[in-house]
Amino acid sequence: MELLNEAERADALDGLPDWDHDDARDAITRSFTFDNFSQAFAFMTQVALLAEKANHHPEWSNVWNRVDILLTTHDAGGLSYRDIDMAQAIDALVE
Ligand SMILES: C[C@H](O)[C@H](O)[C@H]1CNC2=NC(N)=NC(=O)C2=N1
Repeated sequence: MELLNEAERADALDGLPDWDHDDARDAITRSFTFDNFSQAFAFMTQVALLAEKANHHPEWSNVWNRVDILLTTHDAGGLSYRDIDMAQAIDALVE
């Protein structure tokens, strides 16, 4: 998968209003807050299974009920459609 160009990136981000673009990393980020740690970890478990299925893994951190996710394609050195597809799949878990 190759890097998104400017137009592709702008278009993809339009479809992901809850995600921010990290210019320095050419990545997308979103924070999730849950009622408690168990809910947060259950979400992380679901994301982990998606990541394994897609062979596309997040850079993420968890503090109690909060999960911060960053998506970028290491093999491409920036944003690819693998990140966009993963973000859409993650959004579907909480929508
Ligand atoms: C060898 C393995 O298939 C690759 O390293 C996969 C694993 N998961 C990955 N995850 C992400 N975010 N980017 C990658 O380029 C990537 N590559």
